[in-house]
Amino acid sequence: MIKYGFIGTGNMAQAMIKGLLGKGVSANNIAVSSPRSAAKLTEKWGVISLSAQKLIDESSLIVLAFLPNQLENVTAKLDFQDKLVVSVLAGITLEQLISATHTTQIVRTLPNVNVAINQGVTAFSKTELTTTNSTTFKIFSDYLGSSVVLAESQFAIFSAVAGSGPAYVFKYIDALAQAGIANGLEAKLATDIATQTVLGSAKTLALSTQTAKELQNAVTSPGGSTRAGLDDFDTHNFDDVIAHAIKATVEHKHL
Ligand SMILES: NC(=O)C1=CN([C@@H]2O[C@H](COP(=O)(O)OP(=O)(O)OC[C@H]3O[C@@H](n4cnc5c(N)ncnc54)[C@H](O)[C@@H]3O)[C@@H](O)[C@H]2O)C=CC1
Ligand SMILES: O=C(O)[C@@H]1CCC=N1
Repeated sequence: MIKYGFIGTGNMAQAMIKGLLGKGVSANNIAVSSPRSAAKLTEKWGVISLSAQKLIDESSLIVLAFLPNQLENVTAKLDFQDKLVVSVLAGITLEQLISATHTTQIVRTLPNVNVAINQGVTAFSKTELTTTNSTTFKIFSDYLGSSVVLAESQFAIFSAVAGSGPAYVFKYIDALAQAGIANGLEAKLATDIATQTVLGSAKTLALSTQTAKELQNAVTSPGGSTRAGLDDFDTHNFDDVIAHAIKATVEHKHL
């Protein structure tokens, strides 16, 4: 049986572990290593807590899930034995990963938090993997949602749209709910309505043959209230606000 090992047990690692457990991967086949929080995950999910080196020795796929600026520090004393290494470290290239781990079997990925419910979209770029490692990675990424092969030069924009994207969607939902509250809706009801509206709209778009722009028109009755709202978005340069935030995200230097 394949064992998945996570070095680093923060938000991203926990989202991935939740996704694996949700697909029926046994907690006995998930190992975690972290100076502080690994023991808590053993308590919470029954996953196995190991030292980083023992985790590498015993795992078939090792996920690097600590912060990008910890790469050198965490890997310095570890022997990866040419095991399959999957990095989620934003901004860290395959070349940097090879140099830090001294392995040839590496996949650079950029997932998002929706992997926790097996609805993630993950970009990946890899070195030439053995057939066994290719299969192992495919099984792993399929558990987490959909995935796309991406040139490393496009990881920064992917990270902004898909990796940070959930935060921006949560921000929009919160703003929609707050506007509802400001206009008299009870707080929980406002949040529930805003959440279901975004969920339903995303599903409608995903299942539709129409574009997002065309679907906007379908909501906008002639002479109706939606036109007033959309015009106000335009007056306040809503699209520019989004484009500006994505640019700031892309231009952020992780190290
Ligand atoms: N949070 C997200 O939605 C996404 C995060 N990522 C990447 O995931 C990685 C982790 O980010 P988050 O989970 O958000 O941060 P976080 O702050 O929640 O987790 C960082 C974790 O690093 C671990 N750590 C710290 N020192 C360590 C050491 N010496 N040895 C082993 N582990 C150590 C700890 O377990 C800590 O919980 C980052 O590289 C980030 O770029 C990538 C895509 C999305
Ligand atoms: O905030 C970050 O740096 C990471 C990368 C994409 C989402 N979270």
